[in-house]
Amino acid sequence: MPVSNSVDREVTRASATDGDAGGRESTDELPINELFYSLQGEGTLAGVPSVFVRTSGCNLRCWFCDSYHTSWEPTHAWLDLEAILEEIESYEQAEHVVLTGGEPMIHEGCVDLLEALDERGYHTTVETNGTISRDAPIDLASISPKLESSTPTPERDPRSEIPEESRSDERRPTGAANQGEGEWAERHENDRIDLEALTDLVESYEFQLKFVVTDEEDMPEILELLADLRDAASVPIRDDDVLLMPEGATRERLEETRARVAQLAMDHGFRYTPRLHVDLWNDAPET
Ligand SMILES: C[S@@+](CC[C@H](N)C(=O)[O-])C[C@H]1O[C@@H](n2cnc3c(N)ncnc32)[C@H](O)[C@@H]1O
Ligand SMILES: Nc1nc2[nH]cc(C(=O)O)c2c(=O)[nH]1
Ligand code: SF4
Ligand SMILES: [Mg+2]
Repeated sequence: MPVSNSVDREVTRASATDGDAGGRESTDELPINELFYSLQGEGTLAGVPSVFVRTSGCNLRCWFCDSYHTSWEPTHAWLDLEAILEEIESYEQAEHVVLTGGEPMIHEGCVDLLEALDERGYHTTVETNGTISRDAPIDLASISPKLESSTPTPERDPRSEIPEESRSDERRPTGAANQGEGEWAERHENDRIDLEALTDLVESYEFQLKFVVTDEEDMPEILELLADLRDAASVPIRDDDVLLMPEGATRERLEETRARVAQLAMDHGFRYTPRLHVDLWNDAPET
């Protein structure tokens, strides 16, 4: 269900600088960017048929975000719980639901949704940047803490993947000058790691730590964060709870990063995770 095609629902394009999804927050509605059936493409459950619920709005602004329309330019329809559940249940063969975004944990309403899914017997994965922890029935917390290399700077523009000649102002609407020119650098940099939230997540849920990696310059920060988290948490964090995922929203980009990242996983004794959906469907929406 691409919400941008729906005619009977209110579709909102929130301000590009909003940390949330546009200031209309109630717990029985969520801003939904897309809802679709696919194969889990990342992590320990890669290959498992799953319904994906993608909320809109994020408290961070990774320059490489592959879900631009939930972060830099949040777009969504407000759906109530009943409508979301009905849509999920229409995929009768699915036993797994992946709640993602944007950052799903910024929305209080995600707790009610996870409770309703739990009551219906679904396995739930939450894809989160690890800056917010909530008490909810989550079967797998798929935590992707953001490294310094995610921070948007004038040199790392979210649109850098788009060739200059085909960039349109369409993707950079009002307040456009606020995007990708480094204005988010400080806020993103300040907020991207919250050791308390990370500790709470790993202590409360089955988890995987899934780092987006480009090259070996990312490794010292990963090792340092792991040491801090191992000190802070009362549960073990094993090397095979740690996954390195190549940065790349397209097949072309993954071609550049995947072999290097696979080698880094072998060198450090961490897992490697593919991006199966990108291999299969490139950067198509609803995949
Ligand atoms: C769009 S995010 C949404 C969930 C949450 N905000 C987060 O970042 O974990 C979903 C997953 O895609 C990853 N991701 C986003 N852009 C990526 C890229 N260009 N290459 C590789 N992984 C990416 C994130 O790290 C996260 O694991
Ligand atoms: N197929 C598929 N698998 C995924 N795993 C995590 C995703 C995400 O965007 O959170 C994702 C996604 O967008 N598509
Ligand atoms: S935290 Fe997740 S949704 Fe937010 S900008 Fe980064 S990758 Fe995108
Ligand atoms: Mg994705």
